[in-house]
Amino acid sequence: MNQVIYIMGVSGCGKSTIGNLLSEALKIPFFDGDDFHPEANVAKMSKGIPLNDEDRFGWLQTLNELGKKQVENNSCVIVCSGLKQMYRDILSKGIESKSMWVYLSGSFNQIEERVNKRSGHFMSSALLQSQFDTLEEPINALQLDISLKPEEIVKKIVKELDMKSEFGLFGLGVMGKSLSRNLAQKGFNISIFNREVKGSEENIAIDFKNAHSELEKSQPFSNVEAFVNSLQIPRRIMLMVNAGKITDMVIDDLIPYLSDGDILIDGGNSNYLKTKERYDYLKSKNINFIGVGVSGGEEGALKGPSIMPGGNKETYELVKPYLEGIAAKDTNGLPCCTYVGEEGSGHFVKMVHNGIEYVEMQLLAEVYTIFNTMGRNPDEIANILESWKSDVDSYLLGITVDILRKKDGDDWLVNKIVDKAGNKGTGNWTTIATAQLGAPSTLIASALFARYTSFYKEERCNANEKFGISPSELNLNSDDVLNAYQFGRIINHYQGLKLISEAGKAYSWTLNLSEIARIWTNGCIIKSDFAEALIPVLKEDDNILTNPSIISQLKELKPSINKVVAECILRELPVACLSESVNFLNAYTTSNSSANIIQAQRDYFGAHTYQRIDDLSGDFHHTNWN
Ligand SMILES: NC(=O)C1=CN([C@@H]2O[C@H](COP(=O)(O)OP(=O)(O)OC[C@H]3O[C@@H](n4cnc5c(N)ncnc54)[C@H](OP(=O)(O)O)[C@@H]3O)[C@@H](O)[C@H]2O)C=CC1
Ligand SMILES: O=C(CO)[C@H](O)[C@H](O)COP(=O)(O)O
Repeated sequence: MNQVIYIMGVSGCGKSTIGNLLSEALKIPFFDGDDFHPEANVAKMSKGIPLNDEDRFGWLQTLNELGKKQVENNSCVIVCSGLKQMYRDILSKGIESKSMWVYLSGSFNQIEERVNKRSGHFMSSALLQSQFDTLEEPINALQLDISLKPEEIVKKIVKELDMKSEFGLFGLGVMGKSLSRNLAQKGFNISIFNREVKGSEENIAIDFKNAHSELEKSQPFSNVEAFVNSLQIPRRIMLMVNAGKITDMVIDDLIPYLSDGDILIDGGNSNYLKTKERYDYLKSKNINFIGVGVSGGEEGALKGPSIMPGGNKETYELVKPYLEGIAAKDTNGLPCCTYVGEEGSGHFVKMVHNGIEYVEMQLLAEVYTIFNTMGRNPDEIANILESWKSDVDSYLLGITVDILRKKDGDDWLVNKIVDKAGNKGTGNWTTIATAQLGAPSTLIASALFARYTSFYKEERCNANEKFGISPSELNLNSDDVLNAYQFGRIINHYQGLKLISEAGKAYSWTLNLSEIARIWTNGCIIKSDFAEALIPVLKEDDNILTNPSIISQLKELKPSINKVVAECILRELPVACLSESVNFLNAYTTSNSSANIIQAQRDYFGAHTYQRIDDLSGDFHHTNWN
C-alpha cells in the first residue's frame, strides 16, 4: 500500500537530512514542508515573528492535500515538524491509514549543541525551548533516537517498511485462514499467527503459508512476541478466535507486547456488551480496539465477506483500507463494509444479522417440512425452490437447493442428518437483547426456540407415540407456500431492523439502516434480493412497515400465509416462524387490542393503574375492583 512517510520532530533534529536520504533509498519523492508556506507566513517568519496556529492551518492543509495526491500514485516522504497532535491530525486527514509517522527524538542539549555546531546556524535557547514546550510526543510513531548516525536511522525506517507487515491476522481457524488469503490476494503484506500445541498442533502458520502461493510474502508465527514485533507501527491485529473467554485470553496474551496506539480488531462473533467492556479495558492501556462483525462463512471470508465495524471512528479510519479492501462489493462496486457506529454497534448489527439468519433458515426448514409432508422428495423440493429464485433469491435459498440435492449412497444426505439444530449463541443474545430493549423480534425468538425444541429429540419421540400426532396430507399449492415464505421474510427483516433501530436509540448510536441493508446485499449469509430492495425503503423510514410498496406486498401475500398457517395447524404440522409472522402482523395491525384486559388485571391484583380512553390527559387511574 502506498504511504506518506511524515518525518517529524523539533527544529534541528535532522528531519530534512533523514527525509532526503530516505527518499533516495526508497526512490520516492521528497517534500520539505517549509517549501510550502504561503507568502504571508514566509514574510512573518523572515521578520522573526513566530507563526500562530491560524497561520499554520492553511499550510498544514496544503501539505495534507499534497500527501493525498501523492499517495494515489506512489509513496512519498514529507518533512514537517508536526509538533502538536492537532497538526498531525490535519496532515493525515483522510489518509490516516496511509500515514506513517517517524519521530526523530533527542534531548534539548543534544539538539542545541547540534544546531549551534552547524556553520551559519544559530538557534536561541528560548526558541528551541518553545519548540520543546509545544511538542506533544506522538503515540503511534516509529520513534528514532537522533544520536544514531543518519544512515542507521534511514536503515531502521527502511527495515520497518520492508521487513514489517502492515496487518496481522491472529487465529488461523476456518475464518482466519480465509481472511488471511483474502488479504494477501489483495496485495497487503501480512503476518499470520496460530498458537502451537506441542504434539497436536505444530507449524500451523508455516504449513498454511506453504500451502498457498498467495501467502508467499506473508510472515508466519507461532510466537506471540515475534508476531507482534513483525508488524509496522501502529500495529493492526485482527483477532479471528472463538468469542468469549478465549478472546479475553488472547487479548491478555498480546497486551505485554503492544505499544500505545496499536489497534486490535475483534472479528469474532463477540457479544456487543463485551465489546464495550474490552474497548474501555484496552483504552486504559492506550490500545485502540474495534469490534467488527464479519459474515460470509469460510467462502465469503475468502472471496469477500460483509463487514460490520463499530467503535471509535478515528480508529476505524486507520484500518479502513484493509477491511474495505477485502470486503465483498455491492452492485455499484462499493465495499460491503461501512462504519456502523459507536461502541459495540458493529457486533450488535452482526448479532441481529445472525438472528435474521436463524429466521431465514427456519423459514426454509418449514417450507421443506410442508413439501415433505406433501410427499415431495428432496430433489423435487430443490426443483421447486430453484424455480423461486427469480422471485425471492437469496444465498440461503441457493445453499438449501444444493443441500437438498446432495446424495449419500442411494438416499439424500439430509435424510441421514440428525434433526437437532445447534447454535453458538448469537440467536440467544439477540433474543435477550430484544427482550431487554422492549422490541418484539418474535420471529428470532421463535427460530431460536425451534432449535432448542429440536434438541429434545428423545422426549419428542416419546411424546409422538403418546400423543399420536402425525401430520396428514396438506391441501396447499407451491405458490401459496412461496407467498407465505416471502411474507415471513418481510416480517423477519422488519423485526430485525426495528431491533437495530431501537438499540440505536437506547445506546445513542448513530446508525444508518439503509447502509446496513446495503452491506447485507453481498458477502454475508443473509444476502438476498430483498436486502437490495430495502436500501431505498430504509432511506425513507427505519420502519419498513410504513412503506406503501411493502404494505401492498404484504396485503397481497396475506391470504396465502393465512391459508398455509391455518392448514399446517389443522394438519398438526409445526411451523413456528410462519405462524408467528402472521400472528405478529395481525397483532401489529390491531388498533384496539386486548391489552385493556391485561391492564385491568394488573390494576386488580397490584394497583398498577391504567389509562382511560375518555381521559385525554393521559393520567393514570386506579379502581377498587371488588
Ligand atoms: N465459521 C463461521 O462461519 C463464522 C465464524 N465467525 C466467528 O469468527 C470467530 C472464529 O471462527 P472460526 O474461524 O469459525 O473458528 P475456529 O474454531 O475454526 O478457529 C478458532 C481459532 O481460534 C484459535 N484459538 C482457540 N483457542 C485459542 C487460545 N486459547 N489461544 C490462541 N488461539 C486460540 C484457534 O486455534 P487452534 O486451531 O490452535 O485451536 C483457531 O485459530 C468466532 O468468533 C466465530 O464466531 C464469524 C462469522 C462466520
Ligand atoms: O456468524 C456466523 C454466520 O453468520 C456463524 O456461522 C455462526 O456460527 C452461525 O451461528 P450458529 O452457529 O449459532 O448457527
